[in-house]
Amino acid sequence: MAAHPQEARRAPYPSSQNGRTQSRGGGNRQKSRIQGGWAADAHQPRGRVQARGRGQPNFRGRGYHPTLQCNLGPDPTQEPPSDPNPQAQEYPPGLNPYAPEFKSAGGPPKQEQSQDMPYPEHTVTPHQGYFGQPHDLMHQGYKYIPPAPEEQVSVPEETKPKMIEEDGEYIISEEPSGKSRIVLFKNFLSQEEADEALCQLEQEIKFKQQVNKNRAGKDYLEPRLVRWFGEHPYAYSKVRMEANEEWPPALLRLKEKIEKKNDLTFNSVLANLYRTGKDGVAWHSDDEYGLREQPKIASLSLGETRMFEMRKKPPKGINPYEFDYTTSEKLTVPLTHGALLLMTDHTQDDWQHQVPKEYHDKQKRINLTFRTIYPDARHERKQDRVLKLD
Ligand SMILES: O=C(O)CCC(=O)C(=O)O
Ligand SMILES: [Fe+2]
Repeated sequence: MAAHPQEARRAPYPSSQNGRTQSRGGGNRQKSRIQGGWAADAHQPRGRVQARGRGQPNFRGRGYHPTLQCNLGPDPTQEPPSDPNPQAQEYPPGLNPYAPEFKSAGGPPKQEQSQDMPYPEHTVTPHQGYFGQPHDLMHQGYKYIPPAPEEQVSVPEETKPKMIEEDGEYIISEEPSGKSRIVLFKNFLSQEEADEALCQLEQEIKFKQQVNKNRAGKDYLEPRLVRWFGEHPYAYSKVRMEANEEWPPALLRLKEKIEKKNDLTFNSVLANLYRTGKDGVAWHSDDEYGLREQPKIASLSLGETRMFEMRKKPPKGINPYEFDYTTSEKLTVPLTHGALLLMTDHTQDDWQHQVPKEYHDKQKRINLTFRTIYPDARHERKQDRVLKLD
């Protein structure tokens, strides 16, 4: 797993944008096409993609425990409640108590004082009709003149994620590298199979918490536990995990089931344990050297439903560290108990993904990302190389 740009990653990008400005709010943003269902018919109900705000409380996923409810509660990312004093916007600008003509007419009508009035000495607060008017100017008797509409700064709108909740194959983009494709099988495992796999893996996998380094070189404990299984070592960011071929039987059975169903082969898996909603994984692409070009990655989820978020990378030549991702295309795939998500073609080249931490209580979740990894000479230690020469 290559780290989020703010951690560390291979970076073929120049350190500055060489005077180029990044595309914002439409412009020449790259296009994606999302196809629903297995058939070429994009109108099939399967594979429907809808634009929807993140963390909408009407999402229902399959839980791994009969009593588990996905109660997301109020969303702190939503708009704050509307202005408790809507009158403030409607205060007639002509009634500026600091304007000379208003003062000479005897000032504003007397109002009753109450605890809710933060400025008892004034019957009109600066907020009421004078927002944006500097105090000193108001005291000199200037009138408030609202800015002309064309002078208002236009802020690019944050792109809302599209939800992918239905089984199917989705071409999520067709450039710049080529097609990026994901395939979702929500009920890859039956409820019983998924329950059994979760219990077995919890007991059989010795998860560990890794120490990673941030971009400033400071150590931090990763907010999740991991374990690597594979014939080659695996390294991402500042973490190196040794080859480990002691696959628990349950893990091997799952690997074989995924391989058979999709006509694929894998030689490794990264197992992640998210203990609570406070665990997650930051933005990254699975694009390590050892995975080679256009890797096929099969991600099986067990336990609590978590949001798998994807965002389009900046166009080539733009520094990802300086890019404003608020206008990137975004997808959210709720990964439920027993769901399998395949990522193929150029998905790792053109997209990043994350599992964000959540504000709401979340039960444990195990995620298995099956991959094929090739020996990566850059990750071999000196003594490994010496041993191989013998
Ligand atoms: O937990 C997940 O769904 C994603 C894990 C992941 O991105 C990774 O292991 O590289
Ligand atoms: Fe990943």
